[in-house]
Amino acid sequence: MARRNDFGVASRTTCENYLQVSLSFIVSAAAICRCVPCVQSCSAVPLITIDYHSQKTQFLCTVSYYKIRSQMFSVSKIVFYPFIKNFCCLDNILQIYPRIKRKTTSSSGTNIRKDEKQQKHEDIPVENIRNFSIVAHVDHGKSTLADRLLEMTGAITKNSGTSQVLDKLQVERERGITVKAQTASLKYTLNSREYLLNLIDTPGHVDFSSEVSRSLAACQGVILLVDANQGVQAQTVANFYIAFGKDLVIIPVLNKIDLKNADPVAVSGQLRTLFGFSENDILKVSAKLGTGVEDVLKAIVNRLPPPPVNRDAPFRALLFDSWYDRYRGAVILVYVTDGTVQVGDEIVTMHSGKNYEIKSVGLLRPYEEPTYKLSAGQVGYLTCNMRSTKEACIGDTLHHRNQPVSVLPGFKSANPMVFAGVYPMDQSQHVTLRSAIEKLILNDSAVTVSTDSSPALGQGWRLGFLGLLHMEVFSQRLEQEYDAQAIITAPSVTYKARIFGEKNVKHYGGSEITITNPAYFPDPCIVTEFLEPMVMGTIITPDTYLGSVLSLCMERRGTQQSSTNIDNHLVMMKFLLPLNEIVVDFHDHLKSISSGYASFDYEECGFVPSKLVKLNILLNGIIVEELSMVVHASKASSAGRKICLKLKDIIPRQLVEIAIQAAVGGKIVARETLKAYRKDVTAKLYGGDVTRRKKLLDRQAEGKKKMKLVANIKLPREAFIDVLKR
Ligand SMILES: Nc1nc2c(ncn2[C@@H]2O[C@H](COP(=O)(O)OP(=O)(O)OP(=O)(O)O)[C@@H](O)[C@H]2O)c(=O)[nH]1
Repeated sequence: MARRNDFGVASRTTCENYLQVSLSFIVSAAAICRCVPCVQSCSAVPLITIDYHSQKTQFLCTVSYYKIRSQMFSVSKIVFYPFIKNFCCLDNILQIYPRIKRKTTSSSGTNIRKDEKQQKHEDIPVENIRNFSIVAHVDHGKSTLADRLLEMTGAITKNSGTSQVLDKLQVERERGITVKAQTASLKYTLNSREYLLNLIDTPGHVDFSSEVSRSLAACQGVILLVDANQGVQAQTVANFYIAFGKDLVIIPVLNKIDLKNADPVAVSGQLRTLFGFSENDILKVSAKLGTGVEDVLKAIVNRLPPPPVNRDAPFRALLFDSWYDRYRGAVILVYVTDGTVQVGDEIVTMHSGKNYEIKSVGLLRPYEEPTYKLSAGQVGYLTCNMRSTKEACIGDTLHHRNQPVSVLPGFKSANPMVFAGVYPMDQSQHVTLRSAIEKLILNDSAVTVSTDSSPALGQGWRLGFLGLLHMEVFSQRLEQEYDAQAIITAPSVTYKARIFGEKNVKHYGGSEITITNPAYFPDPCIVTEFLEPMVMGTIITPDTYLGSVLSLCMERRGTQQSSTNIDNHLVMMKFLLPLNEIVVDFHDHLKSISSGYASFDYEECGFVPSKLVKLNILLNGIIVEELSMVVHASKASSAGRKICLKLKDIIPRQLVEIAIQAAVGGKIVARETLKAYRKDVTAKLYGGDVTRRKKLLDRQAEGKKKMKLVANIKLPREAFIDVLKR
C-alpha cells in the first residue's frame, strides 16, 4: 500500500485515491521539516513511508500532530513494515522528537482502527457531549484538577512526568500561572455510554478574565473550584457571578482536602452562605492525589446539560480563540453550534465576508488530533490557510458558502485598562517587533494597538492591556516566543475630558475626548471637566487585617461601599477606587499588609469627574514631553518628588548644573539639583594670598554661568529608557 515517491513529494493523486498519503524521504530532522509542508497541504491523514539511505528500510506512521523546532513534532502511531532492517532510523526520529510513540502492529489493522476511532469521535451523539470550564481564584488548583481529569480519561498517561499539561506556554510554566485558556476533549465512559467532555481550563488572575468570559461562551456549565484551606476568595465571587449571569450550571468543588489545615466544613459553610449551594451539591476532592475526582467526572455527566445544538441545520460555528502557526497560518478554535464541517468544505467568516477552504479539522486531546469532520456540539480547531493575523476575528461566526445563517452573539470586546508604549531596542528591529506583536495579538486578542512615536525612543506603538500582569506576560511572551526585544514604558490609564467651545470641539473631533497618552492632554482652559476611570474592588480579608486594609484603601482615594461577614473570620468589602491608584502596586501592598491572606478583584465601574492635572518634568527649564504624566491634583507633589529623585540618580552629571523640576502648569511642585562636575581650579596654588584663590573660583563660576546659557541638556537614550520603563 505504501508507495515510494521521490523525496518529499506527496502527489495530489495519492491524496485523492487513498485516505492516506504516501511520502518518501530520508530520515533526518531536516527531512521531517521539509516533509511537513507537503503533509499539511494534503487533506487526509497522511501515511509516511521512509526510505533510509536507499536500504528499503520503511515504516508507516500516521501523523496526528506535528509542529517543528520551537514547537513540537508528534506522530501518534508508527507501524513497522515487516522488512524493517535498520531500527536506528526510528531512533533518530525518536531522539529528535521524543513525543513519537512506537507501535508495532500491521499497517492495515491500524488504519482500520484509526478509521473506527475517528468515526466514534465524530459520531458521539449530542446527548453525550458536555462542554464545561474550570474557574477559580488564582492557585486554587484548576490546572492540577485538569491534569487529573486528563489522566483519568486516558488523554495523558499517569506519571508521564509532565505536570500542568494545559499550561503549554513557557511563561505559564515559569510563573506557575495560567494566562491562556486551553481546551481538551476527553472521552469518558459511564454506565457503558461513551461521553465526549470538552474541558476548558481558564486563567485565575483578574487580568485574564476576558479569557474566562470568552471560554464560557462555549460551555453549558462550570466547575467552581475553591481551596479548602484558603476558602472563598475575591476571584471566586467574581467567577461565580460571571457563570451565574450566563445561566450556566455551577458545580461547586472544594479542592486540597488533603492539606493539614484544610477546613472543608467551614468553606462549605461559606459557599452556602454566599451562593446558596446545598451541602449535597458540594464535592470534596484533592486534585493533587486524585481523591474524589471520579465524582467530578460523574457530576459533569449527570448535572450538566448537553449543548443545545442542531446537527441537521446548516453549519454554523463560533470562533472563540486562535493562535498562529508559522506553517499553517492562523489555527482557529471553534465551537460548532449547528451542522457539521469537514476538510475541503468552503466556509465564510461573517465579519470579513472572506471565503476559505478547510484544510484540516480536529480535536485538541490536549494535542491536536486531526479528525474527519467536526459536528455540532464539539469544540475543535480548524485551519483554512488564513494567512493574515487580522482575519481571525474573535467572536466571529463561520458558515458554509452559499448557506447564510444568523449571527451568533459575539463577545463584548475587552476594555484595556492600562496603556504603555512599546518601542524596539533600536529602530532596525522595528519590522521584526511589528510582526511579533501582530502574531501575538492573534493569540491574545485583549491587547489593543495604535502607533506612537517619541523623539527619544523613535517609532513604536501604544498598547492597551487589561492589567499590569497582562502587560508583563505580553512582554515576556514577545521575548520568549518571538525573540523580540522591546522597551516597555511606564503604564498609565485612560482619562477623558469634556471640551467646550465650538472651535475646540471641532479641533478635537468631539466634545468628549479620550486621553491615552499624556502628550495629548488638552489645555485645562478649554475643559469643563476631566473624568477618570473607577473600579469596584472586592476585597476579602481575615478580620485581623481589617484596619490596615481600610487605611490602604483610604490612602488610595477609595470609598467604602459595603462590608459583609462571610463567616466568623472572613470579611468581604467593596470599595470604589480610582483605577490609576490600583494599577501599579496596590495588589502587592495588599498582600504585604495582610501577610498574603487578603485577596482582591475588581471590575470596571465607569468614569467619574476628577481633578486631574498634567505633571510636566523640566530639565533646566525645558519641558521633556516624554516624561510628563497625568495625576490627581492631590498627588502631584508626591509624584513629582518621586520622579525628580529618580532622575537625579539616573542622569549622568554634566559640566553644568542641572535643575530637575516637576511642574503643574506654571507652578513648580518639586525640585532636585544635579551638581556639575567641578574642576579643582585652585589645585596649582601653593600658599599665597586668599584673594588669588577667590579670583580663580569667581572666574570658574562666571564660565559655568555662560555655559549654562548655551548648554543644551541632552538626556542619553539609556537614561530615558531607565526613567520611562518601569
Ligand atoms: N496539597 C494539595 N496541593 C494542591 C492540590 N491541587 C493543587 N495543588 C497545588 O496548588 C498549587 C496551584 O495549583 P495550580 O493547579 O497551578 O492552580 P491554578 O488554579 O491552575 O493556578 P492559576 O492558573 O495560576 O490560577 C500547585 O502548587 C499545586 O501543586 C491539592 O489537591 N492538594
